[in-house]
Amino acid sequence: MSEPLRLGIAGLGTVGVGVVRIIRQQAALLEARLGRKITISAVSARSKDRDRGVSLSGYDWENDPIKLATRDDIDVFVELMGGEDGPAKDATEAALKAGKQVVTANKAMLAIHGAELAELAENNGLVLRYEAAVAGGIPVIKTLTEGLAGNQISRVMGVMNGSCNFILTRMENSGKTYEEIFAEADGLGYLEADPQLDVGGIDAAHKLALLAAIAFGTRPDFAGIQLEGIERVSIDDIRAAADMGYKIKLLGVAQKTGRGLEQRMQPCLVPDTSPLGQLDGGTNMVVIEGDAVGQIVLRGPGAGEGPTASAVMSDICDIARGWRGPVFGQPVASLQSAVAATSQRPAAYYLRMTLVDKPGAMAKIATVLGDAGVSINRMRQYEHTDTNAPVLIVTHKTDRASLDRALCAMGTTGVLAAEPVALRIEEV
Ligand SMILES: NC(=O)C1=CN([C@@H]2O[C@H](COP(=O)(O)OP(=O)(O)OC[C@H]3O[C@@H](n4cnc5c(N)ncnc54)[C@H](O)[C@@H]3O)[C@@H](O)[C@H]2O)C=CC1
Ligand SMILES: N[C@@H](CC=O)C(=O)O
Ligand code: NA
Repeated sequence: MSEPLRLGIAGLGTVGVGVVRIIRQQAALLEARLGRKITISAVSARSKDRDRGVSLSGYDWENDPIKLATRDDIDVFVELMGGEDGPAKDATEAALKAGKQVVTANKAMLAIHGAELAELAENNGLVLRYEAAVAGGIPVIKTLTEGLAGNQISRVMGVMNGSCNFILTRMENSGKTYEEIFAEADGLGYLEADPQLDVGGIDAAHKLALLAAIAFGTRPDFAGIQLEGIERVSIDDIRAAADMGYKIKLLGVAQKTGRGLEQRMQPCLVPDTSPLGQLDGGTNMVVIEGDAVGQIVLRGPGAGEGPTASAVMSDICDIARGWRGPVFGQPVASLQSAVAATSQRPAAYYLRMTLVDKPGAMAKIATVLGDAGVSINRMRQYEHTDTNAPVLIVTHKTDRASLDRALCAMGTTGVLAAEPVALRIEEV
């Protein structure tokens, strides 16, 4: 039997408590599988006395996570505090400098500082693991770095923020507004302490930056992501999209184009019969396309105590077994700097317009679309009693620049009663 693997855990919130619980409850199973014990030497959190519903007996307490990270009696520093900078980053750096392996669930820290932390780890012959950071319990980092290591990846996309997917599906099912369902999600404790991280798409974009780095061999480039949250998705659009056979999702897409790396996190339409279209509630889904494997779809819980702790444990188990791979699937020194590129791929678009109901209004809209080279695929005008006519158009595939020209020209027609809404329809 090998020596025990000794952990120092910083952060005893939802995820930290889950990890402690698994280590205590599954000690025999883990020892049988790994051929060695997993032990906890010390823990750290803001409050020592809080009742967390799990015993911490037998573990030393450290108020300072940096002290914890550098203790002689730990082999692995497990960072579960969160935050892009501050104690999480300081303690992670201190651990790596002190020769400790690191496991973290912190997507914010890695999306911004991942490359420099990976350099520190790899230059010291250490690993930095983060399965929990992307899509929680779904083993997507392992899938990309190991399971698909022989594939040229063409596209990675997915729904990676459960709170946004909950809000969008609940709006559709209840017919309530964004503001009403946001308040409901907040009341249920589904949103981050700073809800903007969820609804602004930032949390999901952190995750996309990490997946894109692995898939395309580039340094994580959060700043290069074209980012739009769900705050402007209206119940009118959710209803209209449903009527045309689509769902609106906060969808992350990363793919290589001739000009660089395209990374988008924005509300998109997907067919309601597709796996992404059928993803309801707080569940996550990641779709990966590789040249050899084709398309694979991973679906599962992206958050919560059990799923997230399950992912952290997978990293700890790998380290216990002696796994020593590079942080982003290839040595960090060989990663290219990402060149941010906008989408080169033509797409169909959904347009929702409110037209002044007068003769020739529709003809003017059709003319500006035609003049910009945008072709109409489907069109629907609803019966109405007031002076404005609600109109939906689904275009044939077009490039965004042509669509923007058409939208700009529409503004000068004098037949728009409100700003038109244009959303990309993603091919899935
Ligand atoms: N909760 C979830 O479902 C998921 C969380 N994550 C990530 O896991 C990490 C932890 O998240 P949660 O457990 O939800 O957070 P939490 O807010 O429930 O717990 C954070 C813990 O860190 C401790 N902490 C914070 N600052 C500290 C400091 N300066 N010194 C010592 N302790 C400090 C707090 O006292 C608390 O025990 C974050 O990076 C988060 O983004 C990732 C996937 C899902
Ligand atoms: N806020 C996140 C939780 C974990 O990453 C989400 O809603 O998915
Ligand atoms: Na994961």
